[in-house]
Amino acid sequence: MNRTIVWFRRDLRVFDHAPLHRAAARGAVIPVFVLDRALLHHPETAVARVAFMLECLHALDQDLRDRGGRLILRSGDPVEILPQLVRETQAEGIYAYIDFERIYGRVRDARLNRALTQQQMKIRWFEPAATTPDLLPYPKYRELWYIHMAQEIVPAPTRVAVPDDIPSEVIPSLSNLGLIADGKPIPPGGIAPARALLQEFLAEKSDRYYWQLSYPGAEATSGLSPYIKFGAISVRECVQTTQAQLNDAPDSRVQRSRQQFIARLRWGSGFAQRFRYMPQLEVRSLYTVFDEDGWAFDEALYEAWQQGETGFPIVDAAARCLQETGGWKQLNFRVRAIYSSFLSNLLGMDWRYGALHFMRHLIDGDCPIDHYQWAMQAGVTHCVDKTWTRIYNPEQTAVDRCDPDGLFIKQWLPELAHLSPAELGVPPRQKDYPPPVLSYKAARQRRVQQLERQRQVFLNQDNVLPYLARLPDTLTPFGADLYASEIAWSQASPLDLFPPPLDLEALDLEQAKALRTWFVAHVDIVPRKVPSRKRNAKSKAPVPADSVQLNLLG
Ligand SMILES: Cc1cc2nc3c(=O)[nH]c(=O)nc-3n(C[C@H](O)[C@H](O)[C@H](O)COP(=O)(O)OP(=O)(O)OC[C@H]3O[C@@H](n4cnc5c(N)ncnc54)[C@H](O)[C@@H]3O)c2cc1C
Repeated sequence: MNRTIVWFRRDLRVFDHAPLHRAAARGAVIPVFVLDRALLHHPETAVARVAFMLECLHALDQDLRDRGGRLILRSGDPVEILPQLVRETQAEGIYAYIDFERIYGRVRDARLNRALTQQQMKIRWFEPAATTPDLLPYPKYRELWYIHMAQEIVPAPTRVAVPDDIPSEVIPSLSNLGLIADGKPIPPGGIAPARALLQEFLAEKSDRYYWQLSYPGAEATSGLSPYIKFGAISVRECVQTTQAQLNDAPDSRVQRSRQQFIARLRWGSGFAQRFRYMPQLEVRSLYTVFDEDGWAFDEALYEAWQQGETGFPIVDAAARCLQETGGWKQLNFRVRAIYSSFLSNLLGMDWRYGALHFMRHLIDGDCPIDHYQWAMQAGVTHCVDKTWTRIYNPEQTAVDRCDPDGLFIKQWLPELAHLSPAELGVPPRQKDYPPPVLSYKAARQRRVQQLERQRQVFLNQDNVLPYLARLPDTLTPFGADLYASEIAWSQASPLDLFPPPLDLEALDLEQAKALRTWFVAHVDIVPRKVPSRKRNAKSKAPVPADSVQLNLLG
């Protein structure tokens, strides 16, 4: 009987999983997950995210057991473990999805390819949905995304025959891994809770999502992000379930929300594709000019920002929420944006320090989304259109448009519970709350002037290629000097990547134009007028008459 190893990575599911489906159709399967020390001890590892991943591994093991199989767990360097497993099990080869979340994984997979070739062993890489090796202009990628999302979901195999004689380690606890839990509540893992969240979202939130997704107090978003990050549910399943249930809904509010939800799922895929083209985005600003001046760094202010002691209530509430919950369900896009913009724009600190802190706490921490969002909020991904300067006002504007009843702020800053929403928009002066660490107006002006000066360099250039950051010579992850981590891999040689990045030096003008569409696409962000506020009986937060997606600027 044929034997195929299926290597699970961030695709911890049995549904819509082409490598598993194909392997099961060929014969016996060895479904393996490798606990990789370099990832467990990367500077950006969040203990809570590892805890959630362990939950997902338990759920995956159960789903395999329900089909007559089980998960085989091994610990160590996949480059050694996998060839060893091929030998030990006499498997014909390995099936796995391509992954390009971060540089480490691409270095590892290039090393694995070499090791397998040297030992005459085979690996078949599967293209995940919503990604492509080809350099497409962004509008074409959008089309491709919808094509992939419409493709039939790969059914879970009815039977997964795992040979009896293959030993497995037990799924460990955090402490077995040398990690100490930091008290964040961990969501249940696997596809069943993900499907339940999706159903709850479609049934209870889809009439208000578009209008309320910026209000953390309204809890209007799906909470699916940790599940999507680990692939416990496929994005295609989220899209098709949403379309099946909402496409014919007569309510225009539901239709608007449906479009918005699907667009956001698409954004997530788009960030991953950007990283596929340019893995340097993990460690560098898109355009070199933004790093050339150097960034400010003040340890005390960084600490104040991390601990929620800036004197700006919305920022401090975000800080404490992140540390206590890991952001799941509570720290929505808008609050993340305000919190991040404060560090990089108003305090003038390198966005990488912020991205690092987020990744060390977020349960849904996903390198391409997190790092690209950080860079975007810092204004270092756009060279042409200055409306992309996102210096969020953390004062009354933020309270009015994000937390109008002050629910979120008061939840995380009980010392301010006695203040009215209008008082939360001005840095409050009271004994048990810190004074503001900066003047918003002055800090904003400084940043606007700096960005305008930096952008002069290439304001009207059609060809952005010469200005794009290249992969640095050393691939040491940012933050390795701050936190004990396993980074020996980054000192080895050669350091090639799989899948390979775009070779920027080899692009012709047409290709350069195609790449440009990923980074300078113009989006109309002029907000529509908000005539009056209506209250939605179901929710805790007010619903504006229309959406204001990017209206905290200024
Ligand atoms: C500075 C910053 C850092 C961020 N870091 C992460 C991160 O590490 N991981 C992460 O999943 N999201 C990140 N986001 C995006 C966004 O805040 C989260 O995806 C969202 O809050 C997750 O909650 P949800 O699943 O309930 O969202 P929903 O609104 O229900 O969205 C459904 C899914 O769409 C995708 N999505 C939603 N909003 C965005 C967005 N703005 N950009 C890209 N994809 C999106 C996610 O996969 C999300 O799970 C970040 C945003 C900012 C501003």
